[in-house]
Amino acid sequence: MEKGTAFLFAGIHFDKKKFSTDFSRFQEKKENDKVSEYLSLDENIESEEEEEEKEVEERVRVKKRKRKRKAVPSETVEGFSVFKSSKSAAPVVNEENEKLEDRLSLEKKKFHQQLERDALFRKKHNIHVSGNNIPSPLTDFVELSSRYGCSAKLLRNLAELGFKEPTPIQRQAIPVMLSGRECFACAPTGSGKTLAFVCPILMKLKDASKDGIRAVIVCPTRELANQTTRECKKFAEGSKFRIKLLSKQLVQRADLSQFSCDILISTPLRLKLAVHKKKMDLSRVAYLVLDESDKLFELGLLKQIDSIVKACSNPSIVRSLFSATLPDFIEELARTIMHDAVRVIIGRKNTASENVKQKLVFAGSEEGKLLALRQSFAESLNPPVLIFVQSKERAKELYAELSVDNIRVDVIHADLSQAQASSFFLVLLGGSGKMLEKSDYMVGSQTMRHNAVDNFRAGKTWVLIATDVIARGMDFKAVNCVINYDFPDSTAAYIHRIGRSGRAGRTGEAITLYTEEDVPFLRNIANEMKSSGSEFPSWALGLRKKKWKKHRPRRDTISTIPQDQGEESNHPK
Ligand SMILES: Nc1ncnc2c1ncn2[C@@H]1O[C@H](COP(=O)(O)OP(=O)(O)OP(=O)(O)O)[C@@H](O)[C@H]1O
Repeated sequence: MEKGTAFLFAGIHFDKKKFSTDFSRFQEKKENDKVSEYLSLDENIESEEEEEEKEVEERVRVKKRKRKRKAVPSETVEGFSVFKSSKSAAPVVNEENEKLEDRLSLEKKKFHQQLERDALFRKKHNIHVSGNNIPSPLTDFVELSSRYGCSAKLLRNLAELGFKEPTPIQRQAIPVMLSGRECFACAPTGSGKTLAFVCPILMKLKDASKDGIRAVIVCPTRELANQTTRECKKFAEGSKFRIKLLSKQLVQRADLSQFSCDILISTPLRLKLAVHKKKMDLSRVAYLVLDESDKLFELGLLKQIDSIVKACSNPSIVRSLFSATLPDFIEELARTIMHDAVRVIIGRKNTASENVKQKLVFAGSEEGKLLALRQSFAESLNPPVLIFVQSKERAKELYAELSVDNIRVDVIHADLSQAQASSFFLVLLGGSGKMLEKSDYMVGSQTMRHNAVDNFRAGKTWVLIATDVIARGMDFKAVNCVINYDFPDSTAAYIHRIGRSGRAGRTGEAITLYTEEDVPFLRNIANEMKSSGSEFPSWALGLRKKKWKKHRPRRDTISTIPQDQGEESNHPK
């Protein structure tokens, strides 16, 4: 063991029973055919193992020789032949015992070496873990098959999606969940948490079955539930798994007591309704994931989550919590429902993505904000751009302003109805002189709130104005810039909003406009900027510490359009 890392393992004793999972991995390696591929990747480990085998054999040979030498005089002493028979049996027993001892000490040595390799590997990938008996992180996706018997289909799907290497959260959370352990995970925005929980579920479920509802993923918003369903289906492509979104239509069925599927994805409210009003049976759920768990544990959703957790009554259920932000009090709350969970943190807990270059801009007033936005769009508009405001009313106001600027802009907020979303988009495109065919944005006969999301994804919309309804989890590829037109109401909201950019290793930009009333909260944002490596205004760190409780001040109207004209405009009511 190298001197520099020896301290990591001080006081560790090998407990074969306790570490049976890891122990069996060493045993399995020789038996498993698939392993050859993995082992060939790691020649060093192989040659070490061969050497160790030789070492044991050599030790046994030396001990044998020593025993022989000792045994010779006793045989030559006359009159002691009476002990000969009992003494002649002893070396065999001793030899067996010594062999066993040597094997155990070799396994202990191997185990410590593996621990050392894991620690170095975790350090390299910024993976921090706590908990008992934590499985080794994945070195690559091939290990999913060599260590855990992953199907070739799933590996092929990952390769086809262009996933070459697991991300740090995938490296650690996947083995944790595959070992049947509960997982409490915090990793930056855009770092691949979805696959980190979907992959082990697909692998554990093995094949499709009609045996009730087998896994449940809860997401805080409909948009995110939609997206997660789509991602799950991509990962499971070519399999017979039944992956279902608990849609409005589904929940309207009279009775859901016989409903079954392999993975069910839902928002908390719908799932609670399905359980309590439509008798949906969650008693056979073997895997429960709470995505964006800190949001789900907020007061508004906590009751619903509580009743879902209770309805998932299978005693051997494995629960997992994932988010980019996990405040300490959520951890404490989570501990009350989890048993023997492994905590996996990537980088520093509750920090913004390092891939996003962050800026703070003083805009003076509401007019100043609009002016700054228009000016920046006039100088260079590098779509896709996502703009966050603090309320749906302000989203409508800003939309009305920008839609006359010949920019392809759209809006999304919690109470935008389906019909409004479509007619709104038509008017908008008419305004910009680039009318699209209705079929371009209609999804079959359904026009959904997520049209705005789909159009933004497809590049039909350049600028999307949004409330925090899409601040969490939504994966828009290559958003170049996030603009916090209204200052976020919490540090977590800031981290999630700006995390819509700089995803999957790409870089992005985030601009936060602020006015006098936001100044007391600047310190927290400057801190975030500092810890995620962006340039930050050092004076802001000197501001007084202020407890941040939902900062949503009354702001002057955005609208510069006279009231009567505004009423004529077609923005959603
Ligand atoms: N191993 C991988 N290699 C390459 N791309 C990946 C890999 N895993 C995930 N991705 C891609 O990274 C992007 C972000 O993944 P995902 O949405 O799961 O992030 P997240 O951590 O859940 O983010 P958020 O905290 O915002 O919810 C997605 O586009 C996904 O397809």
